[in-house]
Amino acid sequence: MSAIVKVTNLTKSYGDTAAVRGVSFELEENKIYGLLGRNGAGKTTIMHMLTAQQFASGGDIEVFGEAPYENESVLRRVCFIKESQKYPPMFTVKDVLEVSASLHPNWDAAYAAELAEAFGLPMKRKMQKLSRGMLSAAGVVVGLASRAPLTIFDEPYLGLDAVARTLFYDRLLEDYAEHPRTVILSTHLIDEVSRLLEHVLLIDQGKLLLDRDVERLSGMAYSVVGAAARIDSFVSGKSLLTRDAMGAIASATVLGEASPQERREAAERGLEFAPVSLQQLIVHLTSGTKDEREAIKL
Ligand SMILES: Nc1ncnc2c1ncn2[C@@H]1O[C@H](COP(=O)(O)OP(=O)(O)OP(=O)(O)O)[C@@H](O)[C@H]1O
Repeated sequence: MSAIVKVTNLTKSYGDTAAVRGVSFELEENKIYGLLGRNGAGKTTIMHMLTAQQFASGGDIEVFGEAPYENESVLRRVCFIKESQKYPPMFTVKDVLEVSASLHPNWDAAYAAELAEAFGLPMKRKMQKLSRGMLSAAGVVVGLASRAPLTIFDEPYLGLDAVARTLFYDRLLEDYAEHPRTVILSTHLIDEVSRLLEHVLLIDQGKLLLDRDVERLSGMAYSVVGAAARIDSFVSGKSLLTRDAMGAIASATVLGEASPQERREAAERGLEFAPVSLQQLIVHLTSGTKDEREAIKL
């Protein structure tokens, strides 16, 4: 597998705000990435630098082996869909699709028309007159039909109803199977997209906290539920992410994988194991105080 994006020690400051702090990662060809993190973590800033819409304060970015800034041959292979996209006032949906066709060499006009129909987009309507969900749908159609080798969706779902979001996820998976490319999905709806993601990049306070294939995440943490006193003695000395109690029953989420012996011990105490979903894992890793988060050793 070859890397199509290499980011090394990337930093970005806005005045006193260090938005991105020494981030390094590589993106492989033909993989779906989740770029996750809390509000203000630095995700959009990273996507803007990858797509040459902002300069880095430090570090290096290579996209398809070259620096992306003012680099037409790189940027033609990139499609960046963001919620705040502005369109010229007179543009209709049809105009947007036509301009997008001219920007993206892999554009599939028949597929774009089919998607526009599926999302109920009125082709002749001005972008300014679209509802919020329709605007999001237009972005999704452009992102999918571009078939750009690097396609980036920054919170593409805002305004989309649950049916339209499911349509987006299904179409993305279907089309990706036939036309593999590298996709970055930045989203807060982690449970919804977890079936799509192959790899997770978790940004926390401007730093890269986690860079891991999804299949290697399932063993990262587990939850145990049972009598509070027994839970406390079971988790003593373990790396605890959270502990919650309701009356005499407590649940705890522990970082790491439970050994067979630990599982036996838990069973002897009447404790039950529960898997930790990707969303729960991300929430556990990025909630808590700054010191607590920095104390987590992955
Ligand atoms: N143009 C700007 N000027 C000053 N500060 C900025 C600017 N853009 C972003 N920031 C700050 O940089 C930090 C990272 O912001 P960024 O938009 O990258 O976060 P994010 O992870 O995309 O958040 P969200 O999930 O809320 O969209 C925040 O503290 C934000 O306030």
